[in-house]
Amino acid sequence: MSFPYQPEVRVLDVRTLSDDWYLLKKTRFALRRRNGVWQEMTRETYDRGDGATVLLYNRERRSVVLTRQFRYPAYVNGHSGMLIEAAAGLLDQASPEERIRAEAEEETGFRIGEVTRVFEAFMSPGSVTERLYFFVAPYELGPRAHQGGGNIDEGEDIEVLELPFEEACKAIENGLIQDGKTIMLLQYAALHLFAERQA
Ligand SMILES: Nc1nc2c(ncn2[C@@H]2O[C@H](COP(=O)(O)OP(=O)(O)O[C@H]3O[C@H](CO)[C@@H](O)[C@H](O)[C@@H]3O)[C@@H](O)[C@H]2O)c(=O)[nH]1
Ligand SMILES: [Mg+2]
Repeated sequence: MSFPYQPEVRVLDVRTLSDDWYLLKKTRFALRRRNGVWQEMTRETYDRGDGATVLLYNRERRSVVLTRQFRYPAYVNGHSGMLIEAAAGLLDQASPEERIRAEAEEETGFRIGEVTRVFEAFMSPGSVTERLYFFVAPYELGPRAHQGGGNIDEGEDIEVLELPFEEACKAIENGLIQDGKTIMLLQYAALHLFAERQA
């Protein structure tokens, strides 16, 4: 696909609204519209860096490993807060491959070898700058490095769930799984990792 229109942007003013744990800015800029006319607008951007996520899967067992943890932003929006998610973490300047291997082990206790990068996505491009890198990785049941759980000092208290793949897919339909990255990875797995038994 090729697109004749490419945006031209002139940043006019940047204001930091909050610079605490992450960075919230308000920017006034001019954008050259498709008809050539320049238009000024302001947008807020929430910058928490980039992230990575991985679905651990085992073809023989037809199972996946997910996590369950409290997410305050979901809680304040009417959810119990306990979200079921693929292991994930922010990059903190490391490469996505390097970071996701460490993060998966920290959160689940499973040591993973080879990871496959499957796609990348902006999860909330209207306001959040984050680019999320998606991976899948086989896991073995063998001896685990530890029981997982995440970093206690950062307030993490992560349950590790090993689920039959079909049960995880049903959990999307019945609303038990409501995390975007996790839904995307499970659907990727249905298409590419566990495709043989699907109708
Ligand atoms: N003190 C404090 N701690 C915070 C704050 N916001 C986040 N944290 C802590 O910062 C740590 C970040 O943990 P990671 O495992 O690196 O990131 P994540 O929150 O799991 O992020 C992953 O999931 C997100 C949601 O789907 C993704 O947006 C992100 O890319 C990544 O994949 C967690 O311990 C979290 O509690 C805050 O405002 N204040
Ligand atoms: Mg995490």
